[in-house]
Amino acid sequence: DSIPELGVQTFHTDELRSLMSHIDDWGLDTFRIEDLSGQRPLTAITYKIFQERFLLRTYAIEPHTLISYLLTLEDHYQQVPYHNKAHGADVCQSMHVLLNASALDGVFTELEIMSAIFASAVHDVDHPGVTNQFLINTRNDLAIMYNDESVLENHHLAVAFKLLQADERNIFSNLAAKQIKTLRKMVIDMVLATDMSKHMKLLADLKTMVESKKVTGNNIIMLESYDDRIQVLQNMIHCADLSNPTKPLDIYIKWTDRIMEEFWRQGDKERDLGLEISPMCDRHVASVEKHQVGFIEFIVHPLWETWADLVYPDASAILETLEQNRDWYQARLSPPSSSSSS
Ligand SMILES: COc1ccc(-c2ccn(CCC(=O)N3CCOCC3)n2)cc1OC1CCCC1
Ligand SMILES: [Mg+2]
Ligand SMILES: [Zn+2]
Repeated sequence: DSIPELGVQTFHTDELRSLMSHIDDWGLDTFRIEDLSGQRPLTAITYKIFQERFLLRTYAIEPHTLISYLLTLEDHYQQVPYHNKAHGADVCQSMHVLLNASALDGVFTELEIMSAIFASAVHDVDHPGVTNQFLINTRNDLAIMYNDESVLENHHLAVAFKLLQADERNIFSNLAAKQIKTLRKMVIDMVLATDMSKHMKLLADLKTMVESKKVTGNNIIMLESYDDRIQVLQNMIHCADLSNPTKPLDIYIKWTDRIMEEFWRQGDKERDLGLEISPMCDRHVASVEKHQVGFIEFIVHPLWETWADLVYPDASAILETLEQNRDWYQARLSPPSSSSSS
């Protein structure tokens, strides 16, 4: 049976094709793609990126095999409010754009690029919609399996690679053994770096790299060692994972609604279990704007400001949107002024 042009069955071929022509743009509306692709945003977006980067040709990947892997991967994302297939698709497309920074032109190999796209697509597969701490506190089987260390991130990786074991889904079957070994190591290193507990170390190392940044004549970053190369890719996927506040405001607000609903459902579980309700997880004590301002101030802006330095000036517009979005949430925070402002 032949594969549809866009990889997925859709009644909106023209509109979906038109949207997908903006695959290289920051702020692509993943929600719209979810609706137009028959609820297959991850398959549609990842398939388009693999095609656009000629990865099927370079690595002799059978289109049927890629579609089969992507559809199964997508089906293994759980239907939770935030960490669902739309988030996986969003981080994958965001990573694709970040890889296109001109300061990184020709820096990464095809294999590193495919590893980064694959890592982004799989990075939250089978996410149960609760945090590592919740799984640890409730002695969940996953916490027992992974000894409380990056529990979710280890699980996402195990699921992603297990799905590859079926011949009809093994998209890397034509890679050399050494290439598979390298890809597997890089994907593991990238997905493990999406654990928030690694944030401070990642950012500190990125700052050190920026301070000692070496560039070629035309401002292209030079990365000699594996450690330097993987460090940039780890920060890149971490930026993509924390990119919601850098997107157009209407899209950012939708992601905020989703993460809050997911946090509040965890809080509901904690309340029912008689556990202390985690920070920001009590729907009866909600200060959504305050938490977003804090999230941007203490986590997102410091990270993106450093990333923007590394790839200067490629991420300057993204940083600008982030600051505008912070100001918007900030403005909704301050109590109405005493003077009659109307
Ligand atoms: C649009 O809002 C958010 C979008 C993304 C995040 C976020 C934080 C860390 N990650 C990376 C994955 C991770 O490590 N997590 C998943 C979230 O829970 C903590 C462990 N993702 C948080 C967001 O808002 C939070 C709720 C109010 C302030 C913070
Ligand atoms: Mg995650
Ligand atoms: Zn994520």
